[in-house]
Amino acid sequence: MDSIIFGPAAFNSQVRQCAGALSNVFRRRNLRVLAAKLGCQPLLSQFRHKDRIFGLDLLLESAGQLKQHTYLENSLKRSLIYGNTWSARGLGKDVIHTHEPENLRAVYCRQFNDFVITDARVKHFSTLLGSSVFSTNGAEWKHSRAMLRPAFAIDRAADVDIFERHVQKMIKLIPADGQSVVDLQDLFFRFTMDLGTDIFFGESLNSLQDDVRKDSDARRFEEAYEAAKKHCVRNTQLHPMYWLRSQKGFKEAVVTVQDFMDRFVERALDRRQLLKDSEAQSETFLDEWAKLTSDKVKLRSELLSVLLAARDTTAALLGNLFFVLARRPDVWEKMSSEIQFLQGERPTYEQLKLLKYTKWCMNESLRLHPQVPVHVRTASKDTVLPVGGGKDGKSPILVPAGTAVVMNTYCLHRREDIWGEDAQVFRPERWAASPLDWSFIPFSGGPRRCLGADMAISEAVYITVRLLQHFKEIKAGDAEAWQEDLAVTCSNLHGARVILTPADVDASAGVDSAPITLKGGLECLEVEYPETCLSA
Ligand code: HEM
Repeated sequence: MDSIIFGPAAFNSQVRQCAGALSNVFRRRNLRVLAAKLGCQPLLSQFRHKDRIFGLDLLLESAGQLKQHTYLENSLKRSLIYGNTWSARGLGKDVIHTHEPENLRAVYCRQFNDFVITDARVKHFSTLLGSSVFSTNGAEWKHSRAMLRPAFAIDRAADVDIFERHVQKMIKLIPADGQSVVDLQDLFFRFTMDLGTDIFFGESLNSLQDDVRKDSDARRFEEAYEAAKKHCVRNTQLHPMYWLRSQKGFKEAVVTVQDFMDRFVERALDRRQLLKDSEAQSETFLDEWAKLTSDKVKLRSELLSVLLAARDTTAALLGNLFFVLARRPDVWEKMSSEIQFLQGERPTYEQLKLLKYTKWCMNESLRLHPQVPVHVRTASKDTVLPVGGGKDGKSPILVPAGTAVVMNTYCLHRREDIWGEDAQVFRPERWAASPLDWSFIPFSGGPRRCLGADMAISEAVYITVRLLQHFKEIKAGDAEAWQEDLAVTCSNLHGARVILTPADVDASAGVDSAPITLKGGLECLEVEYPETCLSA
């Protein structure tokens, strides 16, 4: 017994404990010095925990809200109690919650190098995506971004032909009797999958044509992709306790997805030499990337990442917009009126940019229902955030290395002090005056800002125009309120169940269809989103 207390092992352990305690004392002292030097004040607004050490109460509460699809709604309520920046405990560590534009700007842009995406995201998304733009930090991420970017810079005017091909397939699936209910959100998810696969690797999955792809590999890929994605999301949300949930089928799903993608990568590599010899224009994103590397795993990883980033987000944007349109005939009418000059013809890429009111509607949808409503970053070194400290919350706050910063775009986009008393209302006209700054960040900002923002808006505007041209009226197909479904992206749990009346069918309960002239006419307004402050 004595030897256990006084032997060499016990001595070593006591030395280690003393060294640990001493280093903690030094660390706290250094942090105090840094805080004083940078004018930091304490973050006074703190979540009222029952479990003040581990913060399990808040974690369990949040997990319950995620399950009940009320997490965002409750985060808004919390923001009314705790303000725009507050702290909480999460598994024994401090977590900062903020929806202050200045703090978001610091994390995304001004102090970009002080923050990284979380270990949970890196670990769980890498299982499916490998090392890619979406699942890495630092030099690896920089390399991915540099490789992907040129493909996004190519003139995409010809994409409207591909948009049109898939829009036509989608319209065929919409009942034309002016009575049946159709879930447009489901069709938008299929549309963006077909369009994305067509544009990124040159072969559509044809998910809008079930008859064509019965028992096909494409269908097996899609099922495996959905299953694998779900595992990634749930594991990230539960991290580090993810092992509590069953991982059954995850590995098999990943193998199916990756095998399917490898075929396209191999084809692109075969085409590479042909494209080089003929100096022909690359047809797909993958062709463009294959010019830069022949690493098959890298190409597959980036391809999967872009598909993941592009597909659900754009589909959810469209689903949310049409959910609102079905309840707002006034907005539908104004949009219809704006596109009259096209006289039913399909718009060109340039004409899409003329649609000011339609773009305001996109913005308003992105504001109220952002597809990525919560972002988390971890401080990679001791740093500060510019606001949140002191009694008035206006002083900088200290953010020690390892602290998680939870940034809530949903709360930011609904702040009444920024958007006015009608912040919760869908009112496109507010965009005539609203500033495009760090108060509106549906595509994030800084060096990691969305690479596909322009493409997403063009695609969404195009399909909206074509639906407005084909249907003269839209009505809600159910009485549900919008409710969050938070996965990789946030969409409406109840979908967009609507009834559409074709332009050539007489609607029994029509709305007043007198054209409404927009104040200011149709002038070109290129809607821009907060740009990077560092070159990306
Ligand atoms: C409405 C549609 C879309 C929304 C709301 C959206 C939003 C976002 C957001 C918020 C991020 C940052 C995520 C983070 O920092 O963790 C992001 C990243 C990204 N998005 Fe999008 N996105 C959309 C469509 C697209 C499309 C169509 C593409 C591709 C064609 C795309 C490609 C990407 C890529 C590659 C990244 C990773 C950028 C990086 O980490 O450097 N997105 N997107």
